[in-house]
Amino acid sequence: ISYSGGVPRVGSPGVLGYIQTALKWTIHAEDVIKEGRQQFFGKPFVIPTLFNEMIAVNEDLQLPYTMDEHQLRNPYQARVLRTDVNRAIPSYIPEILDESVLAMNEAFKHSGQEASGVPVFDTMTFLIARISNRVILGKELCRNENFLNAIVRFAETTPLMAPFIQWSPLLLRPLVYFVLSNILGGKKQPLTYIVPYLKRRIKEGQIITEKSGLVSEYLIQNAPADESIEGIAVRLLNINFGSIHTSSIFITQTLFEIALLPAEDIESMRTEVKEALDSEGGWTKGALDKFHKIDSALREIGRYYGLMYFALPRYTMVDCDLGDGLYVPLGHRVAIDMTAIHFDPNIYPDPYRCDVFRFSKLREQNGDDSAKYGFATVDSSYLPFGAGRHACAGRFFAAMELKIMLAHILLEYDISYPPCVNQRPSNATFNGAIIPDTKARIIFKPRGHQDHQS
Ligand code: HEM
Repeated sequence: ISYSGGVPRVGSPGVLGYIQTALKWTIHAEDVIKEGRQQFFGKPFVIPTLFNEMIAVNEDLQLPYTMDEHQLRNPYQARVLRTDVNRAIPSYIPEILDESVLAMNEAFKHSGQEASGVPVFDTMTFLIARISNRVILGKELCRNENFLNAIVRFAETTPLMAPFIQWSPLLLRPLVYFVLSNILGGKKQPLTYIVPYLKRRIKEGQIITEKSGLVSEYLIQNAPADESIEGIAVRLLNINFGSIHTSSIFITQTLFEIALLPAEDIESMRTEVKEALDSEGGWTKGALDKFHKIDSALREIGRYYGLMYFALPRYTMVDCDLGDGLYVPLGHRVAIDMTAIHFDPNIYPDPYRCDVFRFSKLREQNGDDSAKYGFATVDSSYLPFGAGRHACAGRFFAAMELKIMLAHILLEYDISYPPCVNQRPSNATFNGAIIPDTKARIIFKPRGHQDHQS
């Protein structure tokens, strides 16, 4: 069972073996990867799949249908995130904090009194959609519940529709998208909010926004001359798609871990936040940079749980000679076994322990205050944000937002699992993706004081 180029396939031979391993991959990806590692001793191997992997590469998402064709030719939204938006991050901090305070007040209003708590994943998904859009599209849309429902539904259903479109003959694909999006919800609904909003904002070539420097404003300013308002709106959908589930999975997994920490560890995180805010005079970029423990927790969640069991799906653009008699022919998909790196004891001692303070302790031990151990730092041993030229364009934005949300939660709420729960909720896996328990609940009990809010 080897493919062109001689790269062997994991699992039993034959068609039945293929189907059996592909099914196993769909629900127990980790086992298939372990089997491959044992069978081939660290050499490359092929994983059979029923669907294509669900990571946000253009083809897997069937972008021409689920979003639109034109942004494939010039994906300038990624460039805008890497330049203007990254530079504007310090200016987003007050808005992200303000929206976090308001949105969490509403979301956790009754959580303290109810022994059952709130469903973490769904709550975090809506919070992320609202809080991010405060600086992507502005206050008006981020507080519009119908818009938030539409954008979350879009983010949820796009990866579900894509495989069905991909399996259909080329001619039928528009029809398949039309039918599925009418049932599940596609781009149409969120666009009915974004397009009129942008039209109102762009008057005679001038952009009028409630606050200068919104992500949408940078997208308008940087648009090529022939870009339509609808085109810009779809790029904003793309940015929302890229940010909503990634960030909500990360914050959910982090809360699952933090809720298990002993009281003194929680207190040490709070103290660090308070000291950073005091020494930096409030919620500034400088203060956020000093939240080493929260930052460490996020980085450890990325190492331990990540989003996928593998990283960096890429297509070979030329035949690649692997130097040992194997080669990967042009046009084949390759991916790096991320878990083999993230659980390598030579890189991460005691790798099977999820230690939320792993990286803050390293900072302390090595007296190194640089970004080396920072959540958003990408290197060859840390791959949750991908790597190289296409590494996540929004990771500094995500780090800023998640740190503010977690610091606010720590300062203002006591978090705990409902009394009947005595262990961390387990993850589900689907097609190589790692998904936190979507039903798990946590109680957010207000701590009853409001310091550090200005
Ligand atoms: C914890 C949160 C996030 C995680 C774990 C994450 C993860 C990733 C990964 C794995 C990639 C593919 C990288 C590669 O192929 O090398 C990616 C790409 C991308 N992400 Fe994120 N992401 C997050 C948040 C965000 C946010 C908040 C935004 C937007 C504001 C965003 C926008 C993008 C864009 C535009 C790309 C495509 C970059 C390109 O192709 O050049 N992401 N992200």
